Amino acid sequence: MAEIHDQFDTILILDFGSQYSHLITRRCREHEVYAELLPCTTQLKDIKFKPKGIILSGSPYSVYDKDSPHADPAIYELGVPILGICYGLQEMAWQMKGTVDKCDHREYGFAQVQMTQIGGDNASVDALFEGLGDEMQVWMSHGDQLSAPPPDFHVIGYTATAPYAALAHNSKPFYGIQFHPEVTHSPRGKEVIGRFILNICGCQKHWTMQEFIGKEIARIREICGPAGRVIGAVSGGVDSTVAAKLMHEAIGDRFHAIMVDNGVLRLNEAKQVDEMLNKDLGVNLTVVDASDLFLSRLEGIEDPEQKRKIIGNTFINVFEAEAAKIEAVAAEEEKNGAAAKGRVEWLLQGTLYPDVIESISFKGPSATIKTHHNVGGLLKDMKLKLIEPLRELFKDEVRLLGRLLDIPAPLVQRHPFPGPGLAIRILGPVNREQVAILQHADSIYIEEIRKAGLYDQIAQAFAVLLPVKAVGVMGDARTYEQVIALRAVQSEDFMTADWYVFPAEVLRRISSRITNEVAGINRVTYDISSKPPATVEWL
Ligand SMILES: Nc1ncnc2c1ncn2[C@@H]1O[C@H](COP(=O)(O)OP(=O)(O)OP(=O)(O)O)[C@@H](O)[C@H]1O
Ligand SMILES: O=c1[nH]c(=O)c2[nH+]cn([C@@H]3O[C@H](COP(=O)(O)O)[C@@H](O)[C@H]3O)c2[nH]1
Ligand SMILES: NC(=O)CC[C@H](N)C(=O)O
Ligand SMILES: [Mg+2]
Repeated sequence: MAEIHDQFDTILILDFGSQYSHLITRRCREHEVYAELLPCTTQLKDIKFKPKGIILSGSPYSVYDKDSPHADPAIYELGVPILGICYGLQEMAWQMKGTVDKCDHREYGFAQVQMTQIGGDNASVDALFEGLGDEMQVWMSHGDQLSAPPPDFHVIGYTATAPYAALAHNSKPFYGIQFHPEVTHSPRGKEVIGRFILNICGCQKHWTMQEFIGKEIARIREICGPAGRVIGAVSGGVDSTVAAKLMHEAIGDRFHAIMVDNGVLRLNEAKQVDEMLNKDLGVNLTVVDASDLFLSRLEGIEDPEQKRKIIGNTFINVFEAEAAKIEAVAAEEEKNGAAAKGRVEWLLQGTLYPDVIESISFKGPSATIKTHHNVGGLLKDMKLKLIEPLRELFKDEVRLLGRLLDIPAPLVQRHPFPGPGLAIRILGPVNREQVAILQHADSIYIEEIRKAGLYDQIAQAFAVLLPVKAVGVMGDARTYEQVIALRAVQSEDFMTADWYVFPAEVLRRISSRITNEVAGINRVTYDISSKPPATVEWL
């Protein structure tokens, strides 16, 4: 079966635990070259593909510490170019008998690299820096540096305090740089990465979503065979919608989408998703109204983790029951011989690349802050095999894919919405009345954000219903009602986030509409917490 590595030239990035490792992957892909991140402990013999080049990432460790991570020395025998970045440079130097020490002048922040002219009369800079001039502003973050380069390497760049800021091997395509080309603070860093992967490794610029669609559809068809059926949970969010549309393009009605109305969706959401998927996108979708079941199980529950677990488990129950129904119909059809479509063998999951990166981190799983629920991921003992067409993609690649698949722009740009829905935005017990209040306030908030033309500048915005009451005055009478908190954040990847600064008049309009139009609310507040220390959702 065609694997992604047979179809696209691949750059292998070995992750030594830097905060920026995923950015190296991103930058390669921005050059339309497929790049994959694997833990630094990966042994070459366990990798089934041959990369066109290898990049060693930075790391919080020091190479000379006794428990620091090291690359499989076999990489230097593979015959492909290697670029070490920061710790990656130190690692390459250390493995090849150079010396690395703690330095007197730690560098955190901007630095100027001088690129050295090499080659005597026909002086020119190294291929890694070709066309970038003889000086470059870069961003550094290191406390160690090379005190002696390994034999057979020469200097191609230095700074005021780091004489070995960039090295190249005399005869092999091995390079190391002390600075971080992957961060935007190194303005020409992306070009440096381009020189390495395009000119030095010779990668073809094939990684475009246009190419990906065709190849992925062919791959899905091959996996499913002529009759296999696939089911998948869709929420109307970006990821599951794009995955569903791709499945539909590949196998048509043999893909069955299931949306669960859990009673804690946004205003009119189930209806809108139904129309969009069934009518506009032609995807075979069943909406299951399980709101009574969910709300009855949530009755009286205030604890956030308990809410999340109840919803996650109930999702599984509902989803499995629906899958069994589809399976029974398929079996019946098969028995009758009429248009036998085959058994339901596969489960679609909208896993994205950041989820994959998180799960393969060599540092082990990070602390559980919240139990994020993801329907497919919880179906452990279903006999279904997983199909994950978005597994290699970052969110903005998914959005681009969505646009190419003709999914309407407002949907593709939609803010994420968590699986446990409004249940984790109602801070007290969840019931139909509380859901209705929050749905109404949230829809006004989002409507006004759209009207003000701000929706696409904000990564995520939503309203939260607080379980406290405050005193107010309306029409000269005393009120004693609940409080709505508004949240809007800007974020790259939701690991960190900052609160969004609204123009005052937009907040004023939103506040006045919510208190006027939503019965039960007499006060609106705006959340000015960043993540960390807060999280994006309140529960
Ligand atoms: N109400 C729902 N009905 C069916 N499946 C759901 C529902 N809510 C969530 N899911 C499933 O859980 C998965 C994870 O949800 P998640 O919010 O991360 O992704 P998404 O909804 O597809 O996209 P986005 O992150 O843009 O909201 C979804 O892809 C979908 O498979
Ligand atoms: O599918 C999901 N299931 C969940 O259980 C869940 N909890 C939080 N989120 C979303 O994750 C991002 C980060 O949120 P937090 O800072 O609150 O963890 C934000 O985008 C949140 O909306 C979830 N998404
Ligand atoms: N960013 C890095 O890779 C740092 C490498 C090493 N920990 C140092 O301090 O020099
Ligand atoms: Mg969602």
